[in-house]
Amino acid sequence: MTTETKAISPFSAKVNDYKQLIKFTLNITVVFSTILTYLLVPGIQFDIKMVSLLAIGGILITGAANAINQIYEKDSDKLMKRTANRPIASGRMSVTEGWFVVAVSIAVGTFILAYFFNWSAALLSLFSLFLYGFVYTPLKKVSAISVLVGAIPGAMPCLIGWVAGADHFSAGGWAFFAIQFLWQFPHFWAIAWVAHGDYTRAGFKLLPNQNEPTQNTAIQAILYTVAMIPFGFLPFYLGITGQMSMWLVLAANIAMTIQCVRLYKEMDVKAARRVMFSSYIYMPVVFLIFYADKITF
Ligand code: HEM
Ligand SMILES: CC(C)=CCC/C(C)=C/CC/C(C)=C/COP(=O)(O)OP(=O)(O)O
Repeated sequence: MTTETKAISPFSAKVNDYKQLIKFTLNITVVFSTILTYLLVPGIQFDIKMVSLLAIGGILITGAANAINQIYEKDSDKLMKRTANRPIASGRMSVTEGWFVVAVSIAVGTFILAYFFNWSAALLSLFSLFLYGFVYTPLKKVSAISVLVGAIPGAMPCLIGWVAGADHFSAGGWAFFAIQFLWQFPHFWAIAWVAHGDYTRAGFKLLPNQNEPTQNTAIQAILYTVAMIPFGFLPFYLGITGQMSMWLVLAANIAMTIQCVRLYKEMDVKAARRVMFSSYIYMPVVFLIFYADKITF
């Protein structure tokens, strides 16, 4: 029996490279949190034009941030199975083309956010891009503190969405920022646990405790998931949502905590993978619960 390799056209190959350059799936989830926090602002109604503009602006700026990250990490990305096939690391795309994409995306993305929303949202996005591309990215090789630094631009999309809708910084935006900020620690440590071999090979220092997955890593993950619990109550107490979402989000937080406790007890890759997948599901589900409650209560 012969193994057939499906031929793909140069156009599809290019589209695939661009999808990888902007880290498409991660990008969409990040922008999803921006759109949902925008829609959670009291008084904001779903308007397809505004939501599409926010999505395009968000995808462009987040894409630029991810492209900067891949330009800087082209040599270390080559060393990890997970990232070796990225377009710049593999040599399919030049660094010049990468920077060109970054420049155009920043220009168009900033224009969209500033013109159709406000300068606060646009400047916050540029600040997040700077923190992610030029501070977190080089820090990854220096110290595990990088995860704390990376969690700031990681949570900023919530504040950007809120400010885009409300035109000012207020408690609601900070509440969603806090939830997403805390969520990233179990999310990322689970990934770093699963891909520990890859990360060590590439010289990244991303796990606490001498960069080895230990019971202390699991304890810290438990502490962050427990800390998320009170923040899940805030949207109700701030009058953004009804009470139903508060209980449902509490259930989601307990489910995440249980997975982290299992990681502490079992201390293996299988348990880390469960935390990783729970984190993938948690974020969209929790935002949809808050939004569904806002439009029905
Ligand atoms: C300190 C912050 C963060 C770090 C260090 C981090 C790290 C990572 C890494 C390394 C992966 C790749 C896993 C793999 O290849 O199997 C990943 C995947 C993912 N992350 Fe994060 N992340 C962070 C924040 C976020 C944020 C803010 C979101 C969304 C709101 C997010 C959503 C996702 C999703 C959906 C995936 C799976 C899809 C994919 O692999 O592209 N992450 N994360
Ligand atoms: C608005 C704006 C620009 C916000 C920034 C949004 C953003 C890109 C969030 C992701 C946060 C993060 C630290 C991801 C991990 O990257 P990594 O470098 O550890 O992942 P990798 O190993 O797959 O490259």
